[in-house]
Amino acid sequence: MSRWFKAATELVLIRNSAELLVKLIEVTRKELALDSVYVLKASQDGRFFECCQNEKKLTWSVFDFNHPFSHVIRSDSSMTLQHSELLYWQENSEFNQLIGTIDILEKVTIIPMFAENKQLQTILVLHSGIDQMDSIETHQEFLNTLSVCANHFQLLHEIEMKKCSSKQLFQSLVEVEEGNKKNHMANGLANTLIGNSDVMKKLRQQVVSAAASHLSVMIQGDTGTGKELVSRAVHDLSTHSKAEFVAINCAAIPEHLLESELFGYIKGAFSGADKDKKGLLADANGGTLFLDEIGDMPIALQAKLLRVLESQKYRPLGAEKELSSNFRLVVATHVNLKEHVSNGKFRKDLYYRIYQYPIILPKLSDRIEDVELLSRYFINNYNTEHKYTVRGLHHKALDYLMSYQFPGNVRELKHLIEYGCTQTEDGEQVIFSHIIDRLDKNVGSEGIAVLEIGIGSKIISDLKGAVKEYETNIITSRLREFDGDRAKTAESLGIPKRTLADKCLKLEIVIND
Ligand SMILES: Nc1ncnc2c1ncn2[C@@H]1O[C@H](COP(=O)(O)OP(=O)(O)OP(=O)(O)O)[C@@H](O)[C@H]1O
Repeated sequence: MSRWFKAATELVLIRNSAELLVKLIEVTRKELALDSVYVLKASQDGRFFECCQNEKKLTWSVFDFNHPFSHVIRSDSSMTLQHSELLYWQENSEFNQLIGTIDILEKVTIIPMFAENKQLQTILVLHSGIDQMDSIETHQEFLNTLSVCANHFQLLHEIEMKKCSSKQLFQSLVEVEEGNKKNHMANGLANTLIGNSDVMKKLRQQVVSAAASHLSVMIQGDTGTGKELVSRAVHDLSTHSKAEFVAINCAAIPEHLLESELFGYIKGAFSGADKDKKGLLADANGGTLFLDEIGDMPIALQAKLLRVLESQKYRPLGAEKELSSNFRLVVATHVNLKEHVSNGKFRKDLYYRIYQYPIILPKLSDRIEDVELLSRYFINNYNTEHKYTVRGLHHKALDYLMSYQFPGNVRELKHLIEYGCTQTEDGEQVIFSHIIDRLDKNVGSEGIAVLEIGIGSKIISDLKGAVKEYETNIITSRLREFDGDRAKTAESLGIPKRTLADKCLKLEIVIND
């Protein structure tokens, strides 16, 4: 069997296009005793030829005629370059980098390797002394082997491209499915994390992606903006959801009790410890530990928490043996923890350990368009809980709420709506006068006037009606303040009892004495 025939047989047994080219380089170099052999491969889009044999990848555009390869491609035939031509083409820096320094007695031959279908996927570049390179272009056995190799490369390349596109297709399907799953989860969250504003939509996406990650989540937001609600959602959507969600408010527990609550203790650990007590770290094993108001955690305890987070190990008070707990940490704060770090109230190392997936909750005033949906949600909840049928919120009351500057507090809105529901007859709507009464209590008596006139005036289009409503509100609220005592109400408003009675009749105010 001839050497070249044997080489061709070996080449066609290879099942990977990259390995095939490596083998071709090796065989050619050995059989022709050449200094260097390079293979240039067409890029996927066919606009470039590239060679990865040097330290860095070298590329040549097929449309650029400042290198010899484009000429070879255009002419469909081999090209041999002698010393003077090589000097000329070395102006092309990539070509220069490929060939390196050249001697006067050296030659370079460039052979396009066409497959049978005339496709050109590879170019062979041979570089050596003129003696070795002599008559290479007419070496029939070698050229036959190249042709076999070009066909085989074409076949392998096509198979690989098909595999690659089915892999890409599969990958995109997986991505689409994951995206759909995430969207589906975020949409599901819309039933509990209420709001259709852009910030709320973004928030729900963040919750879904935070839940899918295994990072510690830090929720920042004003009080009553839904920090606990969000932390629960992170737990419910995470892989920890089958285990416990354990919440503790670090600000609500006295410093000396917080450690024993978290770590637990054994009988006799301190006076009053008359039996072993499991801590919350143990309860949270496999689940989620939610530390609300983490900024209020004493600094000594912060160091202990950090150790638990890093080693998953902790020691209950008075115990000799360490226990372990593997939980997902979610923390919340309404203060700027970074500032606490700067003024030494919070450990920097712990801060960076827990600041892995920050979620910032918007103030209600930044998503005022959500007030309607939230109000409807709270009324529905009230109806379900109290088996009542409040018919919703009167549009004037809603307008008022939307123009009233809430201090960023959903809880306040919830309580206000619930109060409004308690003041409403079954089957009726919550009206303005039901809720204004509650708002009045949050400001001083002079403030009432400022609030009602200042903010209410923005939405007044019927002055007579507004004055009537204004008067109704004042009288209703005052009557409630005095438990329906008309004499006291009239006196406090500086009007005769008879005038009050007339007004109540005219304004249809019914409050029982
Ligand atoms: N987007 C929301 N959709 C529905 N209800 C909400 C939303 N945000 C907050 N709430 C409700 O508002 C109340 C306060 O929420 P939550 O306790 O989660 O707030 P918080 O930020 O943790 O408050 P705090 O800082 O006082 O601990 C809860 O009754 C909660 O259900």
